[in-house]
Amino acid sequence: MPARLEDTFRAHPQKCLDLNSMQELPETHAWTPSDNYPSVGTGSSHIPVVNLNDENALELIGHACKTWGVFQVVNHNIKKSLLDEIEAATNGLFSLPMQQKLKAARSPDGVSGYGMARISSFFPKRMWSEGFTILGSPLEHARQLWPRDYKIFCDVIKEYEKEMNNLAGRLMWLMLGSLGITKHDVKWVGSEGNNFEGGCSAIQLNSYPVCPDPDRAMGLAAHTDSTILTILHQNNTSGLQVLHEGFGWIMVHPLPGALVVNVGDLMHILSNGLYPSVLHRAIVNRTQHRLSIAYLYGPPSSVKIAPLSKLIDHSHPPLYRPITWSEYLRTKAKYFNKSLSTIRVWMPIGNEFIDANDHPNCVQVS
Ligand SMILES: O=C(O)CCC(=O)C(=O)O
Ligand SMILES: [Fe+2]
Repeated sequence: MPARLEDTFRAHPQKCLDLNSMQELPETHAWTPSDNYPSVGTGSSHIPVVNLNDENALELIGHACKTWGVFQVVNHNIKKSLLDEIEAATNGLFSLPMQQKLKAARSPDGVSGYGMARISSFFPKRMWSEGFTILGSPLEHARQLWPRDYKIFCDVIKEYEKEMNNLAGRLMWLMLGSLGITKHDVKWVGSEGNNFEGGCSAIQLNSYPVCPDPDRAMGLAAHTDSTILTILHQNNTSGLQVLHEGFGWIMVHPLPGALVVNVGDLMHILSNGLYPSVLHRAIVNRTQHRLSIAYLYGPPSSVKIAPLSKLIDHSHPPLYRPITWSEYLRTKAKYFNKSLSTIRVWMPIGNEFIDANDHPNCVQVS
């Protein structure tokens, strides 16, 4: 039996401070440059914006994925009313009293529910954020949060999930299509060709309360997503930053109606390293409460993900070994931002490739 995704994440102790009422930054939440990996200055440059109705959308997406690993999409066909509703539902959830939110706390061995960022255990300091993860039905937790009105939340989540699943499938094929990959080249897609049969996804709601000392705080520390791709809706408050080579951290400012799309680790593997899984983080501010809703899109958890054979030839050997999503999540829970290097097979050095086991930057897994 394939491992359930629930079994593959690590849980963290629920020691939730109520950040919404803090007048000062506690030492537990005060980051120094050395805690903040990688700590480089901010630069200014513009993240590509792709209009999905543009006849050149495929090429534009390919270029954005290759050079940035992230872009914003407009004309994506997700109704503004649905984006408003999910934002209102998210705001409603995080505005509940802490005691109420803790009724839906993520259990020690679970994934779903309320709690601090799951990546917290990899960092010495706490993050200035709260999260709520939805994997599967949110019904049980919603009932604990709103004993009478839980259905409103569940209905919005259901609709959002449906719409995001369609959009994510479409974006995945555009990303793969821009590499010359067609539905016939990918063995594990469903019979309908558009989405997977039994594909997995999760929704991550994030809240970043106003912060008394934002320069020393970190909303969500630098990480890559373990997904094929992630679609992010942010409220009208800036905070998401991506690391762009040669520029440093670049802010992905919210654009009205636009959604942020980023390449995840699994797309990086499928593309045989052509599309970078972008390192990103969220910073906080002194005056505006920031919310974000991430749709985390992945394949069926037991399918082997490997560099696509069409992208492999004598001069382009497979950079990664095949791995299922479940297995990758377990690797991520152990090695975090070094996970990709643990499954490296070949390492490009100039125009040559060397066995990854012989390279000092690769984590050796025995
Ligand atoms: O809040 C953001 O902008 C980033 C959220 C994020 O990276 C995540 O949930 O994985
Ligand atoms: Fe992320």
